[in-house]
Amino acid sequence: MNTNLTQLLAAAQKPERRIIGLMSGTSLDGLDVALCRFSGHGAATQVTVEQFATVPYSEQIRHEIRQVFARPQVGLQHLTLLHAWLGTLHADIVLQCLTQWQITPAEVDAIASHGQTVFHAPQHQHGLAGWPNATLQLGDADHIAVRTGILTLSDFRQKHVAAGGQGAPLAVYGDYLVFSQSGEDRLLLNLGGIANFTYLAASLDATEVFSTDTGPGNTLLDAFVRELYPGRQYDENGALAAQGTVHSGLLAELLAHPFFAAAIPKTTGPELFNPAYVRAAQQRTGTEQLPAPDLLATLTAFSAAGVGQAVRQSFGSQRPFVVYASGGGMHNPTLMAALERELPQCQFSTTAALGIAPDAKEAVLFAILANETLVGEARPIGHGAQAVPAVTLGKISFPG
Ligand SMILES: Nc1ncnc2c1ncn2[C@@H]1O[C@H](COP(=O)(O)OP(=O)(O)OP(=O)(O)O)[C@@H](O)[C@H]1O
Ligand SMILES: CC(=O)N[C@H]1[C@@H]2OC[C@@H](O2)[C@@H](O)[C@@H]1O[C@H](C)C(=O)O
Repeated sequence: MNTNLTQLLAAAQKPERRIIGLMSGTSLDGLDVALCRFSGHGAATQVTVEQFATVPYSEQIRHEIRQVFARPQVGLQHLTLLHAWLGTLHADIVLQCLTQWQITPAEVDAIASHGQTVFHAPQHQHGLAGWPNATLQLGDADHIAVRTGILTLSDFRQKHVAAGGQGAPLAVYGDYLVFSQSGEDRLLLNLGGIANFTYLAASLDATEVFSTDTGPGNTLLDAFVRELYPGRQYDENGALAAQGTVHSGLLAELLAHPFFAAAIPKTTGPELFNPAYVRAAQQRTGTEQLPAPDLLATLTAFSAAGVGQAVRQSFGSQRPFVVYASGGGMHNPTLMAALERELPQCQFSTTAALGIAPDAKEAVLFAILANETLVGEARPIGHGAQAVPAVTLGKISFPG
């Protein structure tokens, strides 16, 4: 047998394994690296985050990604080069983290690499008749496997699409396994560039579980902060938006897009929610001259309102949940206060209360998906239109 397969079997049969989860999200702030230790699989999954780091992207890295990020037309050469370049970059970041953590590659069983989403194209968003759901993540995993010497699983979204999904959100698979708790109706709310939540039923009934994007999280805020306050990357602690006043007319216009009324689950990205989307709404409402803090206050309210709308659409306005937040937006108190106003029936916490650092959660998620692909099995989650494909996810790249 090929020694790669022998090693794969050995990794799958170990009682415990170490998997590094890698996530580079839509905010382009950096690569999240989570070194996780697993035992078990499925509902018996036990995961401990041994180490976590966000390795920030330099301005040059951000610049190179932005040449293609969420753009319908790009240079094909640049796209091709990025695929290899990001694979190498991510491998080097892993090696750098391992050195810092004093762990050798041989002590790691697998890497689970999400890659960099550069274009997300669910059918409802591209609207092209006869064309499928599609999504594209860059950072080729053969480069990661060869450079680190570690078995690498990657490209988790393609099989979701192949099996009938939109390629996102994938959080549902990991959230269900790790965060379900009998007796507590939970929402796992991730406030990344795009916001999404997973519903976990108090009954532990897998058929009730689903996950959906809700609209922008930080992506529009970040884009306008960069534009209006050169040198800044985001609205630190929500301080700028806190000085402004929400413009209700613009907010209503921003919320008028059919995405917000579309059936759940749904997915979106900066291909739709980008500065041009906001400018068009400003033109329609005659708010082009809105002072910067008011615009940021309105965009903060917009992100919160998207979450509120999706929760009400799913459950009405009365049902109390414990909301466990994660993602960079949870560090924005203005956004969190707006969310609490949107969901007054809910109690707010973070995934830290569940043993997973909120900034690490998405990277851990991909490690969980890899663990399932190595040792778990496909299982049905959700029902009817909310069912997610019953598949295990990710492609396998061997180091040799
Ligand atoms: N102290 C803070 N105050 C306000 N916002 C913050 C703070 N810290 C982080 N953020 C926000 O969080 C963002 C990064 O979030 P995160 O890393 O969860 O995004 P991501 O993983 O790229 O997104 P996605 O989940 O959509 O892929 C920053 O760009 C910023 O908008
Ligand atoms: C296509 C893509 O990369 N989508 C991301 C993005 O970031 C948040 C939201 O949009 C979510 O749908 C998804 O990531 C998480 C990890 C998910 O799939 O659950």
